[in-house]
Amino acid sequence: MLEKRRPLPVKEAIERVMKRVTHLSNETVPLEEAYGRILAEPIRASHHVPPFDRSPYDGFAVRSSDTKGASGESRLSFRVIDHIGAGAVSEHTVGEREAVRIMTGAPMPEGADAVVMLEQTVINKNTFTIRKPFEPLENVSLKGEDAKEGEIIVEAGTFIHPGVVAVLATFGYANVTVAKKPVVGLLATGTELVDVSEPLEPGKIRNSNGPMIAAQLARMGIDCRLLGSLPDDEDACFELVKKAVEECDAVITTGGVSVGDFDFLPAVYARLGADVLFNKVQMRPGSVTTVAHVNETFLFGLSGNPSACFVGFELFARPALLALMGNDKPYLPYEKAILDADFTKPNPFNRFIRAVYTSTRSGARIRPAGFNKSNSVTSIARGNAFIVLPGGTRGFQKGDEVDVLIIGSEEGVSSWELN
Ligand SMILES: Nc1nc2c(c(=O)[nH]1)N[C@H]1C(S)=C(S)[C@@H](COP(=O)(O)OP(=O)(O)OC[C@H]3O[C@@H](n4cnc5c(N)ncnc54)[C@H](O)[C@@H]3O)O[C@H]1N2
Ligand code: MOO
Ligand SMILES: [Mg+2]
Repeated sequence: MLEKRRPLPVKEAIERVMKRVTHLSNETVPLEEAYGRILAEPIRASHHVPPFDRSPYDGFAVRSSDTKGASGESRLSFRVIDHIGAGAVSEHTVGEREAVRIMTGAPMPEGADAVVMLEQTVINKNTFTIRKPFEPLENVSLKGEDAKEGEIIVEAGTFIHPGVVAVLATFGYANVTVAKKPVVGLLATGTELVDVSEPLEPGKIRNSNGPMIAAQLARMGIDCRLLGSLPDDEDACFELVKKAVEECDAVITTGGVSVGDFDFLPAVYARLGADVLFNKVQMRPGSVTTVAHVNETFLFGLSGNPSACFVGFELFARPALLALMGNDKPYLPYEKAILDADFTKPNPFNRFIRAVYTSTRSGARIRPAGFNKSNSVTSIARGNAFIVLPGGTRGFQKGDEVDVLIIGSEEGVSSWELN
């Protein structure tokens, strides 16, 4: 008699996984390698930004008090006593009706408290005139207006995107403390599998899940150890997974998690003494997704069906692997969109339908990306999002507003508020 699997609600299944996450240790990398990593320590401003009062324009630094009364009828004249570009510091103090010709980014000279843009002047040799008065600090970029020394600019746990790289460089972080990347082993199981370069034979198919998962990992900045593919052989699977568990923070397998006579992953988990967090989820596709945990290592048993495999990775492996690195936004970002197709047949399970998300002038729309079955590979290629249809007794009609998960973004969100 087959063991009856108890399908867990998706939310609970994700929670079970996330509860097992412990942070990996940190390492230091040169700034050039920091993009895509997770910041392990907050970035604190090591100085004010800007570090000095500076000119935001190419023009002339003057004393605002000297500009009082300037008008079109009564232009006021200034004498240029120095000329500086960004990087230079004037040694002059600006006196009455004097000016320093100054370029964008150069520090304000002593005495001056306003900048006249080049376009606001009429220049004549070493002098220029203006036709309007300037307020104190007009056109001055103030020391510390962007960041104050000591302020935390970016919190630990943040994905290092190009803007974060800019801040790291600003504050002199030539080396950056980041979370170590998880070591992830990847194994495809299935006697039917042949490699991408091999010809098809009767009963065989090419292993698409392996390369797909490797690419899903690469998109998250995580490399994987390719453990190749194995036939449906319990002992061979057990030996390989056992070895991988010792070396990896997570082992991802595809296939062999259902109830078939050649689905050996459940037996492998049992022989490993792994704690199976769940082996059935209230979702389609990917209902047989299994997650287990042994000796601090995650075992993600993804379904062999390509769409189910893809969804299982994005819903469970992705947030867990990001959270292992301390990423504070491990969940796929989500949106609302108007459905462009009918799903009238109610389904007791939540559905994650591979879909095409487009934003239009009248709002976001979403349509299925094609053949909508667990075993579809083409809809994964055509889609950029999931339509999330909550399970229950109702169907969904064209025109309904639905939740959408966006796939492939650099940054996620810290939690979901989905229906
Ligand atoms: N009696 C039942 N049968 C099935 C159930 C069930 O509950 N009762 N669940 C179905 C569901 S849902 C899914 S999903 C699949 C899951 O199967 P497995 O995870 O055990 O995967 P396999 O049996 O190994 O393969 C399924 C399918 O996927 C193809 N496959 C496998 N690996 C790859 C790969 N690397 N690249 C491309 N395609 C792959 C494989 O050839 C099979 O066609 O079980 C249902 N059955
Ligand atoms: O696990 Mo299956 O993917 O529900 O289709
Ligand atoms: Mg199977």
